Order: sequence, then C-alpha cells, then structure tokens
Amino acid sequence: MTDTPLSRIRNFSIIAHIDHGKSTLADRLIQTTGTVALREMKEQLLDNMELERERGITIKAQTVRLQYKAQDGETYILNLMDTPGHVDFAYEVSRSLAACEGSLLVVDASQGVEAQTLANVYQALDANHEIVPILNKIDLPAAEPDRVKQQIEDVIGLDASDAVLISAKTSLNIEGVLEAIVTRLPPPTGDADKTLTALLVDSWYDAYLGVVVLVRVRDGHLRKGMKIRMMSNGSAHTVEQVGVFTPKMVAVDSLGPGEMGYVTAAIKTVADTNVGDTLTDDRNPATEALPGFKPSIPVVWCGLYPVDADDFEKLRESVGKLRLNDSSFHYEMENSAALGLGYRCGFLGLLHLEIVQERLSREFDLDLIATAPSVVYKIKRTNGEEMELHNPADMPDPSVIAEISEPWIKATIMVPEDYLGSVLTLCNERRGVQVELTYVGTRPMAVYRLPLNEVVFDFYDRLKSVSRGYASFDYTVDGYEPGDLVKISILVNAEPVDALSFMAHRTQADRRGRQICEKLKELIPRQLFKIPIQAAIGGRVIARETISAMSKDVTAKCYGGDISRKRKLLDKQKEGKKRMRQFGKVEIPQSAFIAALKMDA
Ligand SMILES: Nc1nc2c(ncn2[C@@H]2O[C@H](COP(=O)(O)OP(=O)(O)OP(=O)(O)O)[C@@H](O)[C@H]2O)c(=O)[nH]1
Repeated sequence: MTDTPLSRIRNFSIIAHIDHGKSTLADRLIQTTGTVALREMKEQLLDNMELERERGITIKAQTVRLQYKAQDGETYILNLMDTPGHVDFAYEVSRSLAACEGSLLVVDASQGVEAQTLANVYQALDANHEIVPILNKIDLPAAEPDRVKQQIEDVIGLDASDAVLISAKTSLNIEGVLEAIVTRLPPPTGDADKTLTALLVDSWYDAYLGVVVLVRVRDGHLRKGMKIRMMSNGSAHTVEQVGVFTPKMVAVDSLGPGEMGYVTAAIKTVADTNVGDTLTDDRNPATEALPGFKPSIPVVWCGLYPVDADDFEKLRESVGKLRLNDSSFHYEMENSAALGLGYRCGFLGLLHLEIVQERLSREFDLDLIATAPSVVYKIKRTNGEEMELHNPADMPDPSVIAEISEPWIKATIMVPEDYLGSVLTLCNERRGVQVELTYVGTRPMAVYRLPLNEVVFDFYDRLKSVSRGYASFDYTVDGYEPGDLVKISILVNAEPVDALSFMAHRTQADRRGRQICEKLKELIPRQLFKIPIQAAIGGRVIARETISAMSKDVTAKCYGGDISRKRKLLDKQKEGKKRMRQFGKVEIPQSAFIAALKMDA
C-alpha cells in the first residue's frame, strides 16, 4: 500500500460541552461518508460499552477513519478522535488532542458557551490546534446562532463569522462540516524517510487480539513484522498486526506519517503500555521521544469489599480484568478489621468510581461494599518523613504528625444570573475561595479554588440542584495546601469501625460526625442491649447517639401454630444475617454501611 500523501490526511477531534451533540455529529460524519452501511449503523456508534450507551456519555476516546471525496475532486482520509465529555475524563481529552492537528468546536446554538467548552478550547489552543466553530441544533426554535457566534468571539476570541451551522439530529449541512475539515484544518506533518516515531495514544485489552495499542505515526512507517521499542522502558515487541478503524478493525500493511491506527504485538498487559510513550524502530531507534502528555492520576480512593467474604477470589479476578481495559483504574489489596479482605481502589473522579462499581456488579456479578471515597492527603511527620494517605484508617497518631495537606482544585462555574447567589453560597460552604467573578456575555462565570475533598462527595449533584441543572462546571487539580484536617472515627458499641472513619476539615467535623451518627441510629436495628454510636477525633467524642434496647422475637407473632410459616420466617432472617457484619456484639446490616457512606451536604 502506498502512503496517502500528507496533504490528503486530516486528523481532528470534536470538542464540546456535555450534551451539545458531539456523538451525534460523529455518527453523522460516519454515515455521510458511507463508512458504515446504514443497516450496521447503531445510534452513537462510537460509544462502545454498554454502560456508555446507557448513560449516554462517552468514556473512552475512540477513533475512526473516514474517506471523503471532497468538492475539489480529491479523496481525503479523515481520522476522527472522539473525546469524552465529563470532567473526570478530561485527561483523555488532552491525549486525543495531542494526536491531531485540528478541532471542531461544537456549541449548542440554543445553549451557548459552557464551562467545559472553555476548558476544552483552551486545551486545544495549547495543543496548537486550528479550530472550526460548529453551531449545532439549529433546528431548535430556541437556537440563536448569531448570539452564540458573538459569544464565541467575545469569550474565546475565535473568529466565528464563518462558523458552520448544522443540525446533527436532522443531518442538516453535514457536508459543510466535511468541507470545513478539508479546507480549514491543516494536514499533518511528518517525514516518511525518517526512522519510526509514533505516539501511543491509548491501549486496551481485547479478548481475541490481546493488548491493542492506538497510535499516531509521526515519522517513518509502522509495519507488520517489524520490531518496535517503547522508548520509556526500552521493551521491544514484534508487530503482529497493524490496522485502522473503519470503525471496525481492518488490518493494513503499514501506517505512514500522519496516520492513525492500531498495533498488536504480543504485549502481555496494558500496564506495559504507557499512554504518551513513543514507539520507535528497535533496530534504528529515534534518539528523542515525542512530547508526551500528562499521565492520569487517580484523585479519589475508596475501599471495595465483597459483601460475602467468600467472593474475595472473584473480586481479585474481576479487578484484574477490569484494569486490563482501564489503565486509569488503580488497586491494591487491603485488609479491614470490619470488612475483611478487599481492595483500595483509585479513580479519576466520582463518576469513574461509580462506573467501575457498576461494571463490577454487572459484568462480574459481584455484590460490593464501598467505603467512603477519600482524596489523597500528604502527611509530614514530626521526624521529617512524608507519606501519602490513601485510606483514613492508616492515619498515624496525631502526636507524630507535623502537617497534613490536602489537594485543591480550580473550578470554573457558569450559571444563569438567577442562580448565582445559591452557587456562590454553595462554594463558600465548601471552603471555596473566589478567584474571579466575570461575565461571559450576560452569563456570570465564577472561578473558585476549592478543596477537592469538599467536591468529591456530592458537589456536582448539589450544584445541579441549586441551579436547577443550569450550572456547568469544570475543574483542574491545583496543588496541595496544608489544612486543619482531622480523622473522625466512628465507634459502634465502643468499638471503632475502620471502614467508616473519614477525614474532614476541623470546621466540618462536628456536623459530619453528628450526621453519620444520626444515620447509623436509624439504620442499625435495635438489639437486646443499648448500643452507643459515637463519632470521635482521637479520644474526644464529638457526637453521640444511642440505640435503645428491645426484645425481638420475630416468631412470636406466629402463635406457634403454623410451623412452615415460622420456618420461612427464620430462613428469611438467616438470609438477612449473611448481609450483616459483626462488630463485637453488634451486627450492622450492609445497607447501613452503604447509606451511612452516602454523605449528604
Ligand atoms: N434538536 C437537536 N438535538 C440534537 C442535535 N444534536 C444532538 N442532539 C441531541 O442532544 C443530545 C446530546 O447529544 P450527544 O451527541 O449525545 O451529545 P455529546 O456531546 O456527545 O454528549 P456526551 O457523549 O455525553 O459528551 C441527544 O439527546 C441528541 O439527540 C441537533 O442537531 N438538534
């Protein structure tokens, strides 16, 4: 196969705020270029996983190669990188952008610029992208293309006078988008005669092919049978297959400069493939790696335990399998006095956590208990040693701690004027520090610094509810700062329950402690004796509730008459017991854990 001349290749991403129509547009581009026969076309083809389709969100960056015969008579290869829309997966946006030269900026013409639009545009500008503004949803009566054009110019500083007006839903003017890609986005650069350098954009595990690596070739060629080297660790692998996504995987002989595609090379685990790494020819290696991009760092950790201790083996296998396909998911084994053997798991954010939990229970049929999510704290000991704290249960004695630091974020929030007051109150309640309050057209935009710990639990939900869903939110992690942070232990019948302990700022400690005690009081069934429930910082109790004693004979009301009914009742009770956790003399139902761990504001 001869290389496609660079002048006839375009590599592009679509960036947009969530729900502005990115996936719908991608589907239309695929359909219009005839890449997929209509009957094969499932809606939102790029959203691969069942879960993605159900939740209507794009999780993993996907790529597809389109062939387009342009009005100039030439046939172009258009490589589209889809990007995820949720803040948790923002780092995947950066890796997609690094593999392209241009972006389509999709803005909903009835909504206008949102927080994520801005965040994504800035990333694209950082990646030196040419950007074509696309105004979508012009079929809606509420669409105001002129106002939104003006907004794009005012806020982003992009010339929007020749923005492409489309409706992805009704397929209006998709041709206009394709022409804009060809005429307004630059072709890639690269040198076919140089030695191979290719950027490792993504990797995942495929049941048939093993580890599949998504690459963007910069210089040289990637061919079947050649030996490639990963520049970060020097490991070498023989290429078994190279190919492209149409979006089905189709093998080709080689990938040349500017092209995107996949490689398989008998690589054992996804852990051996570092996103952002450079692949080169093992026999004639390049001397300099391509500029990579930032690796993903898990910011939220929680413990995952099987409800039934016998399921630990199954959990072990399942997290291993999950990791094969999700290199941002981290895990290490841990042992909790309360919950037995389980895993401490690291996630990109709360949505990522929820998705993993759901996949574990759905795909692997596991019943799990998750402990309260926690951010990573940095602890400086009095002897100068430093440690990272992933689990509040591991916190050293306060007497040996010199300083505890917590991660902060910089959040950008856009919200209609009417809800601004409530949003600012929410930010202040969460220890936020206002950095900026400006207007985007007529729309307020607040920039706040907030402790990540105050955001991970439910900030996004609260923001949505105080703004009736109108606020949009985006954040970047913004360093560590020392804070007055304490560990709150929960004691049931005077015994600490490690899985319920959590970190909080001292000013929030009393409120949180009280809340959790009240919740547990409702959730733990009465027993034959009184049970105190306490929240404590070190030895000092900050909140207390008592569950009063009660005699409980569930069979009493059966009058001893109907024996089968009595047995049924006892069986039912036994079944319930399996879902209990024993704490000294007290049994705590699993539902109590789950509910207690769901923090309210
Ligand atoms: N009326 C109208 N609705 C549209 C149009 N394009 C997309 N939509 C609808 O807008 C919603 C969001 O579209 P998606 O394509 O899923 O949005 P997205 O930006 O890909 O969202 P994520 O994948 O979650 O990031 C869907 O309900 C679409 O049917 C359009 O041109 N007109």
